Amino acid sequence: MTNAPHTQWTLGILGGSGLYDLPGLENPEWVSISTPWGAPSDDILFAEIEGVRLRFLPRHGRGHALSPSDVNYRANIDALKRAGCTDVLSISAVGSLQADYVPGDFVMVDQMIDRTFAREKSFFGKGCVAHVSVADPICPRLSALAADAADQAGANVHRPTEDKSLTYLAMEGPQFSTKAESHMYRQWGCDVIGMTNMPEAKLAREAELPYATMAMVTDFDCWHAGHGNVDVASVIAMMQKNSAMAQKTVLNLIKTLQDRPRSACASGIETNLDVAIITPQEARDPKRMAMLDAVAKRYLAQS
Ligand SMILES: CSC[C@H]1O[C@H](OP(=O)(O)O)[C@H](O)[C@@H]1O
Ligand SMILES: Nc1ncnc2[nH]cnc12
Repeated sequence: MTNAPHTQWTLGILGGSGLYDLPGLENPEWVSISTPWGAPSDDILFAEIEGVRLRFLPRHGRGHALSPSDVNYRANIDALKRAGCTDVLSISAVGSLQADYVPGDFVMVDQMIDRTFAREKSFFGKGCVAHVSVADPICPRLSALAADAADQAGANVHRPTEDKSLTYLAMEGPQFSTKAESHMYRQWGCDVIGMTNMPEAKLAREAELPYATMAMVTDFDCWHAGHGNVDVASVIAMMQKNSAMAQKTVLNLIKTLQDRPRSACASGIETNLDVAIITPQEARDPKRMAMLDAVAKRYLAQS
């Protein structure tokens, strides 16, 4: 039975800059969860909406005290897994790298480039080595459902197509980009830029959690001659303007989930460790394996 898919949705939400709470939920309770990887960014808000379970974690903490490099991404993903999440949606502020995506728009990215360099990027390592595929880092099902929910909320939503991926460039920060960098990312074909969704998406894949990003455009970074360079005040002002839309999107998404029993993700995300772990059982370090008790729970239960 360990490979049976979850038949009930428990939606995890990682709230980014400007999104530190979700009002209007049933039975809300902030719950502290500890992990073998250290402390997550904050307690997790457990709640329900019409029977669908929701788990909300503000990525930078409620007081936004954690910079993108200080967020403990491993602890956050592990804690969401321990909280029973079946799927994780990131709601993030991003700069637009293309004229077509303007502040206020929602961009459902399907590709990512990871330029971060000062973060722990894997649950695996000495004592248990794994190489998961992140060829397609985003769960297409969750992304499509979130896009529809955002549409219904009245947002201007951009979706990837067969011919055109939408790419999120993850930079280390905390400083914003130079103009030369911003122009280079545009030449690379990137669509939006942020500082947090990598290694988050990679870690979600290792934890066998379908993950999607709803990127909310707040600025034009610093490449656009007709717009000023990004600053925190403009990002937060735009997120505040859009937070009602984000909240409505979450409510719509929950209502959609309520109407459809959950089945396994067609992309195989939920069983991807079966083809990723290379260290044979006899060579595994018991200490490392104990730390993987939540992340690799399904895998370990069958081996
Ligand atoms: C406050 S501007 C830069 C900040 O905003 C984005 O955060 P998040 O992805 O958590 O919404 C960006 O990645 C930076 O962390
Ligand atoms: N221009 C930008 N660069 C990096 N992260 C961002 N978050 C919001 N806008 C951003």
